[in-house]
Amino acid sequence: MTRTIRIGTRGSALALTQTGTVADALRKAGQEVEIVKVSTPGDRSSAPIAEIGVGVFTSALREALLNKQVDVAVHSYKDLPTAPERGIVLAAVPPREDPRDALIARDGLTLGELPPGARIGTGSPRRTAQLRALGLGFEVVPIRGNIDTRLNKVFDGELDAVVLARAGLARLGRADVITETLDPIQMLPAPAQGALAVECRVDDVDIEHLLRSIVDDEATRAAVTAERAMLAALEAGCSAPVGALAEVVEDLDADGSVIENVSLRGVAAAGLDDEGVQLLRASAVAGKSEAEQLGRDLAAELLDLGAGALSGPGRESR
Ligand SMILES: NCc1[nH]cc(CCC(=O)O)c1CC(=O)O
Repeated sequence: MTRTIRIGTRGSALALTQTGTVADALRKAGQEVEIVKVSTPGDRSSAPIAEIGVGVFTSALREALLNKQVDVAVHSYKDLPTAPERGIVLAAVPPREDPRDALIARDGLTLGELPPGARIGTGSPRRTAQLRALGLGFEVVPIRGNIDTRLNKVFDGELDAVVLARAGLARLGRADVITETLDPIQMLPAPAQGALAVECRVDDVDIEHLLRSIVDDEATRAAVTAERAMLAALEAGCSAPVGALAEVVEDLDADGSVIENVSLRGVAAAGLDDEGVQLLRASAVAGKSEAEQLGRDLAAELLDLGAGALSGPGRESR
């Protein structure tokens, strides 16, 4: 293709790094690429994400795509609303970074080493619920801001620790500050955490094919499809904080031949209030082509178990 591909991105250091990986892949394939910064309300406001609402970081980018200011939009996949956007197609999901959450604590401490009463910062209802469910007496302190702002609260001594996505730190070359990568048994990540979503206009088939052939990773796509389908089905039914993690695994079928399955784990809070929190968990495996149905089935199981039965704090921030 001879036209210059304009890739829209948020202007944050993390977004620019993420967009850079997609731009590099396209340049390597011989494409001319231009990076266009788009400012979003999520970047301009300092209110809690749960108040500004879902899509704060992504709707302005999608608008720029629909207005033809840009040809491609690169998002942190977990920040995208689950509802599809008319006129836009998910053209590619690049290979995922480590999806797990990370603890950054003072004095090199791990979660198990932090004392009762330790102040741990996060703005995410999902992380809050899972931290409180550990029953270790932590005080969860609501925070937001970019990654450096959050890290500085630990370095300045204002907080004992913060929990952040490992992927964001790794992409920024800051994985060295991590004191513990949290086991998904304790802390299931947000659906699609560590993955990118690369979108283009539905009618721009040249770009769609190019992105699909150059930057898409089939295993990542299958995994996040299951996670997001679970989230979407739970959103329709409740407003609980939700974590999910899927992996493509190789199994043997009845004749002993190797097949690829998707293995999905999910967690949702039954309630999160001053009384405490109860987490509901479920897991299941299905064929790779059944990823979407697997996610919906797991959501149904969590709803049966009582996900969202008590009022949750909202689902906007993951
Ligand atoms: N909600 C904020 C956000 N959106 C994407 C990332 C980076 C990690 C990723 O791509 O999943 C982060 C930071 C975080 O949760 O610590």
